[in-house]
Amino acid sequence: MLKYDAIIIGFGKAGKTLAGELGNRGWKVAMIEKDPKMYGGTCINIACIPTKVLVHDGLHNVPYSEAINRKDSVVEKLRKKNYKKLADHDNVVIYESAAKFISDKEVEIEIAGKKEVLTAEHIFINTGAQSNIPPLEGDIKSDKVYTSTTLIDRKELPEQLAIVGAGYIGLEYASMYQSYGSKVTVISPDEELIPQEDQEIRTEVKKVLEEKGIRFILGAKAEKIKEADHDKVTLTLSNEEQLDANAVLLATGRKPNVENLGLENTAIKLTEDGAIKVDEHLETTVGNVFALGDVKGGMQFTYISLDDYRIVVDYLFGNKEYSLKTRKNVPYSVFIDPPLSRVGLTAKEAKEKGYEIAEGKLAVASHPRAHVINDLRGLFKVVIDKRTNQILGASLFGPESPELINLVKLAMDLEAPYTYLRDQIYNHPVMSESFNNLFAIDK
Ligand SMILES: Cc1cc2nc3c(=O)[nH]c(=O)nc-3n(C[C@H](O)[C@H](O)[C@H](O)COP(=O)(O)OP(=O)(O)OC[C@H]3O[C@@H](n4cnc5c(N)ncnc54)[C@H](O)[C@@H]3O)c2cc1C
Ligand SMILES: NC(=O)c1ccc[n+]([C@@H]2O[C@H](COP(=O)([O-])OP(=O)(O)OC[C@H]3O[C@@H](n4cnc5c(N)ncnc54)[C@H](O)[C@@H]3O)[C@@H](O)[C@H]2O)c1
Repeated sequence: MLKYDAIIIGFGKAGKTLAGELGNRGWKVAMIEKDPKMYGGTCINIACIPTKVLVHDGLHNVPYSEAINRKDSVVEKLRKKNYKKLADHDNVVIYESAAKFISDKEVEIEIAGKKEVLTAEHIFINTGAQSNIPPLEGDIKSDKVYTSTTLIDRKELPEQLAIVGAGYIGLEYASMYQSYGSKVTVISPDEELIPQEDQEIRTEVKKVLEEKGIRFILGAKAEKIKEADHDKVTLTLSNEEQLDANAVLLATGRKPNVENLGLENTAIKLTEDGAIKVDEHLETTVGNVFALGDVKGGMQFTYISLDDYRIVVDYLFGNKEYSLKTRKNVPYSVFIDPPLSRVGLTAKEAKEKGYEIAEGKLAVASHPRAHVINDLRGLFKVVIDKRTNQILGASLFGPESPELINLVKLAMDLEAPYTYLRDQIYNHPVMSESFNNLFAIDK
């Protein structure tokens, strides 16, 4: 049995950052990653980075096959860099194997056909999530059926792409593949697109995506897939419509990676959603075993995984004050064209929580920067608390919103009154100066 100070399972954002930190503090660390193509984790290999390279190149008229090649080379570079950072660390040993718990503090791995048991007082689970496969009848195993991981490895642009699911992945891929010239149809059982977003914003998003040529079939389920000919499948929907496609993307959520992890051999418990159950410091139901990132459920973002690392470091070496309970506002962006960014509450959510609110609203077209960059699409909305003057939320659908939203998040975290963003001197002509008008709210 090999003894370490810490075992980290999964080379994701939290895991790799923690491995370096613990190693720097003199801990002997075992990092276990099952897939050599995943060194550095989901984000750099199959998710955020490759998809955003493709989003970028699609908007700059790069042909699809060239963009796929560039995406591959960016990923390769980042993967090597991530691997080297830990491989060169004197206190970190990398094992290429699937990890399986055989007891609360013992993990089995297999190297070159030989089983080995590792043990440590501290174990960190950072195994991420995987695509949900919806229960479709028929030829679900067809090579024309893809997940977000496999579609971006396809070298040839699908002429017709059908996307099942209209969440973050569904919309980002719809916008991205449409920009390369695919004819895209998005199918969702929900009657409305992105129902969690502000009503006016989601109407605007749908309008802009439809104007780009994306077709939405809402309120219908994809039920059956059938191979049609050598390069096509036919999807049958619950409304009896039939749809031909060269490729079908299943984008119906991602579930925590707990399969084959041997959790049944431990006292680690799962939530009802199948995620690893943790307390506010991310400790599981076994002392000194922690779960970080997508595998512990909740919001699935790289920066949440990084922030989980901060919580654990504060718990181990700090004053234990930073936790899921003290985490502040979390912004997010959906990288459609133009992007949608959000932080905090919508007006509806704020009213439901009992706030007396006022709203600010601005069409992107009314702002000089929009004319400079020749992109007038979109709508910005903000919600404030009438009583305290604090900002409760922002929904920014328009160019440059992924950068702008962090300004609003900062003001919210600092509990600044909305007038702070309204009366700020901004440089010109930039998008953030739109806050002079967006926050000019009539109370
Ligand atoms: C298409 C797509 C686009 C996305 N875009 C964005 C974006 O733009 N911005 C953003 O913030 N987030 C984005 N996300 C979400 C983001 O990628 C994830 O939230 C994040 O990568 C999760 O990181 P993690 O630390 O939980 O673990 P991961 O990075 O998922 O790492 C888990 C690792 O554990 C390994 N592993 C699993 N089981 C075992 C085992 N038993 N033994 C050993 N190793 C194991 C896996 O191989 C993997 O390398 C996107 C996701 C997808 C799918
Ligand atoms: N820009 C970003 O930060 C970014 C980009 C992509 C993904 N992500 C992360 O990845 C996660 C997963 O993304 P996602 O889009 O797969 O999940 P999601 O939860 O955002 O959306 C899933 C969609 O699939 C639909 N759905 C569920 N079951 C279905 C079925 N059987 N048939 C048809 N539709 C069905 C749901 O109604 C929902 O609209 C997100 O939660 C997000 O955190 C982030």
